[in-house]
This record gives sequence, structure tokens and C-alpha cells, in this order.
Amino acid sequence: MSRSIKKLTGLVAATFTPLTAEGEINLSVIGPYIDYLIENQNVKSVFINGTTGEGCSLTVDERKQLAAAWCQHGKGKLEQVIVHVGCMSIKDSQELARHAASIGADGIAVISPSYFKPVNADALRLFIKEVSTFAPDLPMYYYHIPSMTGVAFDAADVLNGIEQVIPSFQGVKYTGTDLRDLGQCVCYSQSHNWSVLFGVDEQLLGALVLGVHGAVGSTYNYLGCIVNKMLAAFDNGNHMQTRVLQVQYIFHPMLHV
Ligand SMILES: CC(=O)N[C@H](C=O)[C@@H](O)[C@H](O)[C@H](O)CO
Ligand SMILES: CC(=O)C(=O)O
Repeated sequence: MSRSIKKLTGLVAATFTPLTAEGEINLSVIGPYIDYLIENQNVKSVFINGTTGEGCSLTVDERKQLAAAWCQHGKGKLEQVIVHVGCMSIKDSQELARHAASIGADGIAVISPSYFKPVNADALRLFIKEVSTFAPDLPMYYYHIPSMTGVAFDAADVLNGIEQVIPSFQGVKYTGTDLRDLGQCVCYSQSHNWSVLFGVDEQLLGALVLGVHGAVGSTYNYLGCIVNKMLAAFDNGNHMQTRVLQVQYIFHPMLHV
């Protein structure tokens, strides 16, 4: 990779996709959405077209328009725009990766294909590699979400040796509850300076204790302010305050609507 890498840390909002009443993407919302995240939630990085953004249900063209709008409006405001480019078709993923690089995204991520599934971790690594070569200068993150993909190999097995096949590999977004596997990912990532971002918002405290570098989640769109306080308490070594804030978050009325 030719550019120096900005390590992805802290809270990352997995953004919603604004639609019009007719079901068309509504790009006019994105500028104000960015200002809201920064000013109201103190959240400065976004993960777009992922699960929350329903990227897999959008067309390639819609995904490109959204990515371009987030990069354009986020320039000089957001710290990082990570574009999820996972698709069933590897060619669509490659095209989205190439496009993300052309619009100045800060990184890309992929889930595993989920209908025809990779047979093992080697096959999944190969898929990620084939996508990464279309954006070789962009940090690539593996998005591990077995509850949605049904692909449940240990993420640590996917990471093991991946730097040898994907020079741009930069970390994992871990949406799962296996703390043993997560701990192995954190341990393996340390020697490569990769980021491990946790994705089960309700259980972030357990992941912080294991040493994750940040979190990507849907609820940081509207509860980022509370979770940012929790991260600050954790960084200050205030365990009691951290626990109080995690519990306050878990019982927050917005999680129970
Ligand atoms: C399955 C799913 O969408 N997981 C998200 C992240 O990956 C989370 O951010 C959840 O939306 C969140 O933890 C709320 O349950
Ligand atoms: C939560 C998350 O990371 C996503 O919606 O993709």
C-alpha cells in the first residue's frame, strides 16, 4: 500500500440508507446526517451500505451513488468513510471496490458470500483477495457476521496468514458473540497493527476488556453519545462508571421500541 494508514478506532456509525416515499435513495439527507452524527453523537466515522444500510438489497448503481455522496459530503468533516462492497457476485464487489477507491473512500469491507458459501477459511480469504486487488491502496476489512451470512468459520482462521495474500488487509469488523475467537483476532491483529471493531453493540464492554480498538454499529447513530462516554470511562480506567454506562445503554428506551 502506498499511503500511510489511518488506524480505524472509536465509534463508527453503521448508517441507514435514506429513501424517499417512493423507495428511491434520498441523497439530500446525507449532508445533514453527517452534521447530526458529528454534532449530536460525537461520531466521526461511518460504515456505509452495510447491514443497517441494507447494502445487499440495493443495486450496484444505488450503492455507488450513496458511497459518492457520503465521501463528498464527509470530506473535511468525517474521519473515515468505510464502504461495504460485499455482494453475491464477485464482479459486482470488485466494481464497488474500484469505485470506492476512485471517490476517495478511506477503506472497504466485505462480508462472505452467503448463498454459495466458501467451503473453508482459505476459500473466503481468496474471495477477499480477489476483491481487494481492485482497490489495492484501500485498507480492506473482513466483516464477520455469521448470524446473517451463515458462514461461521472462526474469524481468527480467516485472519491467520491473510497478510501474505492481501497486503492491504487492515482488520476485522466482528459481529459475533464468540469472545474466544474475538480474543484470538485481537491477539493476531496486534502484531500487524490492524483494527478489530466490535459489532454487537449490547455487548461492547466485554469486547473492550479483550482489547478491541473500536466498534461499528447501528445504535451509534442515536446512542453514540452514551457509548462515547463509556469509552472515555474505560480509557480512564474507571470500571464502575464503564459498567454503569453499559447497563444504562442496555436498558435505554430507544433499544426497546
Ligand atoms: C446483526 C446486526 O445488524 N448487527 C449490527 C452490527 O453489525 C449491530 O450494530 C446491531 O444492529 C446492534 O447490536 C443492535 O442489535
Ligand atoms: C452494524 C453494522 O456494522 C452494519 O450495519 O453493517
